[in-house]
Amino acid sequence: MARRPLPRILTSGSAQIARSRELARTAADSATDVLHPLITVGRGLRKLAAMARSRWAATPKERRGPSLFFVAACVLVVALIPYGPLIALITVMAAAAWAGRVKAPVRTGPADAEIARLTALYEALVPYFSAEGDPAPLFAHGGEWSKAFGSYEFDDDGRLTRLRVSYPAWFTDSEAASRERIERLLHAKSGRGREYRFAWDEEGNQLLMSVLPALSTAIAAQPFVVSPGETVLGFTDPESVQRTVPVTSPNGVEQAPPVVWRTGPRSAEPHLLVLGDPGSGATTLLRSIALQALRHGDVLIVEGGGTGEFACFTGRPGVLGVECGAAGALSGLEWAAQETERRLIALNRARQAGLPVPEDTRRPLWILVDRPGALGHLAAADGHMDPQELLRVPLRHGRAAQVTVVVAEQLDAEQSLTETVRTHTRARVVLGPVPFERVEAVLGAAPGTTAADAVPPGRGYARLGTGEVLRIQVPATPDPFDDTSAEAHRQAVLGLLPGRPDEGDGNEDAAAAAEARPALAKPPVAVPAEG
Ligand SMILES: Nc1ncnc2c1ncn2[C@@H]1O[C@H](COP(=O)(O)OP(=O)(O)OP(=O)(O)O)[C@@H](O)[C@H]1O
Repeated sequence: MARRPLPRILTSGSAQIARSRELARTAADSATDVLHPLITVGRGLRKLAAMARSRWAATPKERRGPSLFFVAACVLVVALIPYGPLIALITVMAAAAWAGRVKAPVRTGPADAEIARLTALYEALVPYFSAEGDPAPLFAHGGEWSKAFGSYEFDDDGRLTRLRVSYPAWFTDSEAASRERIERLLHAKSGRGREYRFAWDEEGNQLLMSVLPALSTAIAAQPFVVSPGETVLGFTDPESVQRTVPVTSPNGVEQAPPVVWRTGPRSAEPHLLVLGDPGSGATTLLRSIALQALRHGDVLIVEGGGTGEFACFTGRPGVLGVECGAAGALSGLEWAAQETERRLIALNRARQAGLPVPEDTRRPLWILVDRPGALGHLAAADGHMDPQELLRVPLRHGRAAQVTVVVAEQLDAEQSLTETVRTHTRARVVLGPVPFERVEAVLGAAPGTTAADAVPPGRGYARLGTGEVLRIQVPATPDPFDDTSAEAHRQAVLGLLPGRPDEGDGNEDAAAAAEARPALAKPPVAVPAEG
């Protein structure tokens, strides 16, 4: 049934009332705006008066007389000095305005949405952290989350970034499976798509979950401030390493925490293996290492991919060769093996004669081999030995002779690496979105963080010997002839390359060293693989 309209007199009357109300509200708002300073001063005067009253009440009786006398003297002085009353009036008004201002309420404790998140997280943890018969349960359905969560932080989107959880002492925190269950739950409930670190304090029965910010991709190749014998592999989290180095990035000069790899006779992990998915940045890391190595040593580059990604190094002082084919690689690596032996013999003779280390064994020699698997395949097709066999001497004995080997290979060709390469490369880097089981298999330990959903090129994990697994971002070091890379990064690489002798600014010593490598007429023939 249709509703009957109200009588005209009633509808027009209510409209009039609403209009009058609106007018009254506007007038009140305007009056409040105009009178706001007076209201503030009035409120302040009331507060000052209340303060004076309470002070007067708190003053002991015997001190009231002198106090009154002091105040009266002040009033008299003010009344007598020129403009005294006016200054006193302005001062009192200013003090009243200050005392009467409305202070913005300071929020303490979490907001409602944050409380809801913490409560949900607490409830989700109850099945894992509660047990029947526990006389004082820390976790119980409908219980107090504030007792279990010692501290917490949220980001601007209201997502948890840090949470400290206290858990019962009976929880089996030393068992990987128990920990993993809790970590998986917290990861899921706190928001996927971010990397988390879980730090278990087994003595204190506390778990600290923190969200890791993405590692900076803004750092490009540049002369890093490190000692000779140190190479920056990339940059990591500030809390994971003890030191920082100044770096220049688009944000200016900043301190960044480097992953520093030490090589040479005292290094515990003198050779490096880099594994990664295709396009993950393994070649870029080798290029970055080559640029740093050229500051103090000579470099021999063997490129199995055959894509010419090291062409910019050809003919540079200190670069002993950039070999792309199987024949060139075999001859270059055979020379490197012989050079390692020559250095070892010279070192041995010097030691026996009680002489210092000979000058011609001191300059570091770097052997960088990118994708030896592909090269081995080509060499086998031509009936030659696997070039990796020639790495045996530098890998086994290179440390004492200042010879460092770096091998980079794609993960799916990992099986093509010889046992010698696997055994003697104790510094490891894995790049790309690699499943954690593979990362653990390569590094010998799992990262203490959760996996990232998407990783930029050059992002991965590094482990030096038996050290901690570190997140790493390799500095952008593109092939300067690759037009698809950022111009600034390409120029940075060109700026770091030593000038060619024919360009007039070459380093004569290094050029002489390059000429010292005799080219082998014929590549060596196949020998039985290492058993
Ligand atoms: N650290 C980095 N910062 C910025 N860009 C990078 C980084 N590492 C690699 N890239 C870019 O990613 C692309 C692939 O890099 P790179 O050739 O080094 O990978 P790769 O693992 O050697 O792959 P492939 O074996 O297929 O050649 C290049 O365009 C390179 O410029």
